[in-house]
Amino acid sequence: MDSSYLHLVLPAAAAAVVVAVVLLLSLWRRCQTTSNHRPQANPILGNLVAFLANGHRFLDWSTGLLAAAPASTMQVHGPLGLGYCGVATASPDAVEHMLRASFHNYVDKGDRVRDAFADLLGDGLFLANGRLWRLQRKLAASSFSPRLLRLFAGRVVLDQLRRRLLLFFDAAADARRVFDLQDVLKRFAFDNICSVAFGVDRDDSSPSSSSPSRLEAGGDGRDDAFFAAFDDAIDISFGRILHPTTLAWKAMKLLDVGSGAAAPDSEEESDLLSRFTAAMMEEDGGNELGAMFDSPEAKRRFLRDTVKTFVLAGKDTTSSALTWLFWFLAANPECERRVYEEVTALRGDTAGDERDDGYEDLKRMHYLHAAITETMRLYPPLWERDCGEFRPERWLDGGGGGGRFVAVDAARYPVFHAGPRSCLGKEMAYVQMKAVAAAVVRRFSVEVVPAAAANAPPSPPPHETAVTLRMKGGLRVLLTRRRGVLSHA
Ligand code: HEM
Repeated sequence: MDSSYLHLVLPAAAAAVVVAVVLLLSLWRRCQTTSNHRPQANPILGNLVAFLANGHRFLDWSTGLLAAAPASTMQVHGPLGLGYCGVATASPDAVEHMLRASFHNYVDKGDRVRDAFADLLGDGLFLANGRLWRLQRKLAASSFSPRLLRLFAGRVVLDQLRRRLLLFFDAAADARRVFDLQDVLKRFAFDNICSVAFGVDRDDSSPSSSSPSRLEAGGDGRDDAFFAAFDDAIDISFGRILHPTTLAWKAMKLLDVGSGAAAPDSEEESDLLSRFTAAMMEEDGGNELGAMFDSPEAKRRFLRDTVKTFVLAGKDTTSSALTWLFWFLAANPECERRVYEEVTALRGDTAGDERDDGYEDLKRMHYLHAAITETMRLYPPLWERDCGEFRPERWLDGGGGGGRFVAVDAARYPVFHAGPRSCLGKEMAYVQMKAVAAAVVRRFSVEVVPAAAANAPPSPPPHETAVTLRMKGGLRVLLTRRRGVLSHA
């Protein structure tokens, strides 16, 4: 190498070494002096290495870290400060502070979440901040009144149970056919949300749609295409949040690959959305919210965001929770027996039609309410004594036999979030989950047929690291009609 070149390179290399050492030292000092707990944080790579090693078991891993952290709270860092930098907590005091007491400081969805989900959810309720959020929240809240909840229970859930879900379950039981319960429940929940949020009865939307087989993959190509597109879009958006740095997925977005790929659109999606859009444009054009969008195209885009927001809210949330519930009931026959006794005490033990006033019965099902609540406590796990155990009785007053359900403060059970930004659909979700669980348990015993021996009860099956905690690979079940129960058809 010629000496003039060395003359240039050596000082530059020395300067680079000095800069690197100073950077290292300052990062190291930051790590040492911070008063917050940082799990296994490397001064340069942050939590990246541990995250990559544990990404496949994210929930268990993060739960273990939080359990070990002082005050159940820790800082999380991406590499070189480029990636995620935030606080994770399982402390009710911290949750209370962030979601209620000092809500105004935390109400806005941060850039990291907004950037990741903007392609999919745009200006919809989940991502909106400030006045746009307040106006939407107010408008949407009016759809969740107690009167509409009662209508939802009777006209939507019980009606669609009778016309679709129970017919499908009957046919599967008669044929002794194993099917994926999670997938069927997802399709049922989607039909429910289309009825309640968009006024669309999917039975009327295509000639094949009233067949019970539509509730299974391959039953209706339009549904399959829509779910594939929507689920891809969610996974891509969520994948962006998990990226150690936003730079990485933004670069991938430029190249249209991996989590950077554009969220896909499908014709089926636009059919559904355009109907809702057209209706909304006629009715809502002049109100305060409408005035925030200055062109017909902007209004149309916003209404599409709204529909996608509600599909996201309704499709996988309740179906994932119900899937875990059925797994827990199969793994805990005594709990299943108690649900069965409670439901049949209220509705009799032979399968007649679900009654139209079923809403009142659902409210009286305290043990079932506790079992669903306990399922969602464990996935994700929230702190309690014996927190790893499935014990619905912990939610009942008197600790067990025949007690009433007693809710705890949302800061201790933030499954539906807490404070002004809490879930609008909580009551609706319980109505739907209880109606489905009661109808199924009353008629059928549910046997889990694990794809792998390792997933047979009592070992919990693996879950996906996704927006909602879906069971990985679904839940294969075989239904057997209970003695004395007639076919629903
Ligand atoms: C098991 C079922 C469900 C669970 C566990 C659940 C949980 C949650 C959580 C944790 C949030 C806060 C999200 C965030 O801000 O980051 C939320 C928000 C929301 N949920 Fe749910 N949800 C469920 C079902 C539903 C259903 C069925 C609907 C509607 C039909 C719904 C509508 C909403 C809406 C509109 C928001 C946004 C509230 C806002 O930002 O002001 N949810 N939900």
